[in-house]
Amino acid sequence: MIQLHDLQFEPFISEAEIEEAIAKVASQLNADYKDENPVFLGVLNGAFMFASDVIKRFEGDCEVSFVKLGSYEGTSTTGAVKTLLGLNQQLKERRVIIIEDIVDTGNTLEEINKILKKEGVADYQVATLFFKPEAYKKEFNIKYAGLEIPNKFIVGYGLDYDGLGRNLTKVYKRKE
Ligand SMILES: O=P(O)(O)OC[C@H]1O[C@H](OP(=O)(O)OP(=O)(O)O)[C@H](O)[C@@H]1O
Ligand SMILES: Nc1nc2[nH]cnc2c(=O)[nH]1
Repeated sequence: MIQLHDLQFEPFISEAEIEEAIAKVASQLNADYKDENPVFLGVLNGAFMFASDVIKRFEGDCEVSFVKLGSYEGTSTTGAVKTLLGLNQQLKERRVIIIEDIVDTGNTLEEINKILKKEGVADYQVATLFFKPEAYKKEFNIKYAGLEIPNKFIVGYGLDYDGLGRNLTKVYKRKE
């Protein structure tokens, strides 16, 4: 059990399970994009760790870029996604892979969809380490998902509770 601010969290996903999920997504991305020179577009802050680990395993040429969006306060979404740092690279006619730590309601993705449509990208897909199918309310297909998880609040491996927990190498869930 660990404590972050006022909440307790219990172990939920081990390092080995995380490794396996990363390897699965990396092998799918290698199969689909190895000769495509894609742009990996990481969504800060949460995706920094997954982006690093999955992109390291990519075997072709690629470029890496980041945007910073935020909508979570405490343990729930505010529903309003703020763009805190926008795109700083031309993506016209490029194949883009959005790199997310987690897809939950899909609100963040919807905001990125808007950004990418304006850019005139060739196409884009999402690669996320964690996916909550019960919470996801949008149409866009999540093509690459490392692990499907229940609708619980988690921390670790990039994910925070009010700023804490991003450095944890395992994933924990809120104690009920
Ligand atoms: O599908 P959604 O309900 O939109 O949730 C997913 C988003 O929530 C988290 O970001 P957050 O807003 O907590 O910002 P952070 O990455 O800086 O922690 C996570 O990194 C995803 O980007
Ligand atoms: N830390 C954290 N951020 C999230 N953003 C969307 N879902 C989650 C979650 O379960 N945990």
